[in-house]
Amino acid sequence: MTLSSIILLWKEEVPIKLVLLGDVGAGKSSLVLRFVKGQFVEFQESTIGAAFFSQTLAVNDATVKFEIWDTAGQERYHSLAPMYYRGAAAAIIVYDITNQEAQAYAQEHGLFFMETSAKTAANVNDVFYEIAKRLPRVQPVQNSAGMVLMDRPAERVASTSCCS
Ligand SMILES: Nc1nc2c(ncn2[C@@H]2O[C@H](COP(=O)(O)OP(=O)(O)OP(=O)(O)O)[C@@H](O)[C@H]2O)c(=O)[nH]1
Repeated sequence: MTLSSIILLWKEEVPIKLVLLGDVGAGKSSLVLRFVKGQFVEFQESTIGAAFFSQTLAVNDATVKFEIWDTAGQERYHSLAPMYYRGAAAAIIVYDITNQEAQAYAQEHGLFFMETSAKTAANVNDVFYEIAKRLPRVQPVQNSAGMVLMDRPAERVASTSCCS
């Protein structure tokens, strides 16, 4: 066995906690199932409590590991939501596309907006990719020329005076 055959390239996975929030039946589970398993079902069961999924994605030079919490939209589970969005790097607010006001709301609040379809898979991978790209930990390393040291103003040498 040659040395080169036993050298393994090890790349660190960047974990990203992401939460899906939105009304009951908005399509949260369908979006994540399309992303993670490539599946879509017409009659998706309503989520009870929350469900966890993970999926990796290559972004820039990094491998991002999404740790996804799919929350339940039913009113009775609303009090649980903070448990899932606490410490999350990003949240996807899922809404029914027939709700025309959502894009204007996103623009008004400076939020990233993208239309997706779990049914046709349109923009599903893209939305996760775009989120990962925007996170500081996944930004490409800047080609910096090094650290610039600022000159400090010369400290005045204390003069000793004596003997008036
Ligand atoms: N046409 C179409 N239907 C969708 C899409 N996404 C979800 N649906 C349908 O909408 C219904 C509800 O979707 P879910 O993914 O269960 O919604 P949810 O937000 O997870 O619902 P809760 O778990 O109850 O909060 C399902 O029957 C899906 O088939 C989509 O992109 N296009």
